[in-house]
Amino acid sequence: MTILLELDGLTKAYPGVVANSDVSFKIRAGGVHALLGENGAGKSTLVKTIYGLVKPDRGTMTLKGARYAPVEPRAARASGVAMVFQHFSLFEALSVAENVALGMENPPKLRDLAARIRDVSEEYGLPLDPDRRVGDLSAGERQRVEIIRCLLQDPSLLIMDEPTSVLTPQEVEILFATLRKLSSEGTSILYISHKLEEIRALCDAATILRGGKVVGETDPRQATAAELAEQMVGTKLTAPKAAGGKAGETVLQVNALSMPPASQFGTPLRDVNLTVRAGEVLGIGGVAGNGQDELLAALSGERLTARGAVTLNGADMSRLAPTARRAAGLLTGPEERLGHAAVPDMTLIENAALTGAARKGMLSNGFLNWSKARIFADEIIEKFDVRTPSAQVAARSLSGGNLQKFVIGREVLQDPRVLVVNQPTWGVDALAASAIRQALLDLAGQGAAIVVISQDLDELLEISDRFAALNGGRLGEIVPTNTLTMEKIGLMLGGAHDMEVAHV
Ligand SMILES: Nc1ncnc2c1ncn2[C@@H]1O[C@H](COP(=O)(O)OP(=O)(O)OP(=O)(O)O)[C@@H](O)[C@H]1O
Repeated sequence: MTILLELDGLTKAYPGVVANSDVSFKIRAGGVHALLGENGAGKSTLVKTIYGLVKPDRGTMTLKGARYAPVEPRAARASGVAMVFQHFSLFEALSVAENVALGMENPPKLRDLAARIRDVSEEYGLPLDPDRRVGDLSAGERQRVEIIRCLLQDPSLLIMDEPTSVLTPQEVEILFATLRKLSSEGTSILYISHKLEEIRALCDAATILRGGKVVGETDPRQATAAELAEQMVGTKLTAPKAAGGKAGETVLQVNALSMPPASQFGTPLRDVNLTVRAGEVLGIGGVAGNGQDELLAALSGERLTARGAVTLNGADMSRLAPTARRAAGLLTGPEERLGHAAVPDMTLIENAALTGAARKGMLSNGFLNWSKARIFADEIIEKFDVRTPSAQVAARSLSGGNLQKFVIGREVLQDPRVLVVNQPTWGVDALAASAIRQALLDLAGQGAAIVVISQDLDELLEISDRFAALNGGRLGEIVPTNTLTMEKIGLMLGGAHDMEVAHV
């Protein structure tokens, strides 16, 4: 067995937390190696160390038999280490090809690069137009830019941090085919995911981290998902339970909502109609880029719509700005947690005030009461088990899953009448994901109307009372979740509106 990379005693501390503590393991050449652990276990810190973004306090790395200590990502890339991040590091105003060029030491002419991007994207089944502006791409498409950027470097180690959370099941299959192909060509993959079934299907080795330490090494193909999860978190998992209350009167109504796209490449909303009653969870599924962001923007007030298109308890919200909608009880949590849901350089206290000021009574005479903001931030941290040394830290210092818990907790704890969330458990570990789903169900149990937009079908089936698919900006038929079969969902996601499943 040839070893590509050996980690020996890697340790990294941040103020108040030891993110990696004496971490040692080996990655086989051509191996697909999983890195498992709950939110904040230290996975991202470890891969950032391997990619030259974090300098370890102690410990060494050996790559292809030689001492390896990259001082920056450029050095890591020069040694054949590439990484696809959980948060994309792309410039929105630039095209796909320009973004890829920026990551290269000696970029070829843009036209030649565009041709190479087309080739690689076709070879690996990751369709992408090199001339499109990144700002107009969906999350799934942005990830393809990152993956193709890596593949152009011909890496010997490809690190992937939560690569499938923005992908549809079909896209996941394509990605796995790509990764298997790379592995058979001798490329090693270091793979971080909270989706344990995927790990079992893809990976041939796994290292489990808890509290920054290695707590286990296992062959994931030989373990059940439940065993892996229990090793990660040290406790047993339970499925969320609905309170089982009856749905009440209609709270949120969307009437013939049509909206032109925000940009040339966005998705227009076309005649979207829906109602959500008190105590009910409506699940909206669909492939990224089919109008999810636009629907959220129309509901949050970031985009204004025609009069009467969005009503809350019969009152027209359509022309109200986000703050006024929040004050009325219509709350939203967008998909992109860094930059959209939270401001990266602001503290958690400031971020808590950002959307919580009105409903949590933090404002008086136009001034913000910071001690109330701090109390609210602390409440979110406590109730949603956000792992952080304090509320004073910048949002960007939180691990991805912990920030997600924070932004969802911030909305849930404002006692919304309507809560609309997009991808609520993106990057969240199994235990925390079930806690977030439970919190949404509890909120419904207290009489709120909930809309969950998600690409995670299992999630939608688990928590929604009714389900509809968004396709090309059109919302299909809304059906009770308990009448759904996978076959029917497949048709709905494909945009087969009001169609019966063909019986042959
Ligand atoms: N730049 C930083 N400054 C301060 N603390 C940090 C920083 N980066 C990470 N941490 C802390 O180190 C710990 C490990 O975080 P890390 O991001 O490595 O976890 P993770 O396993 O990747 O989590 P997730 O699954 O949520 O992405 C966390 O407690 C986190 O808050």
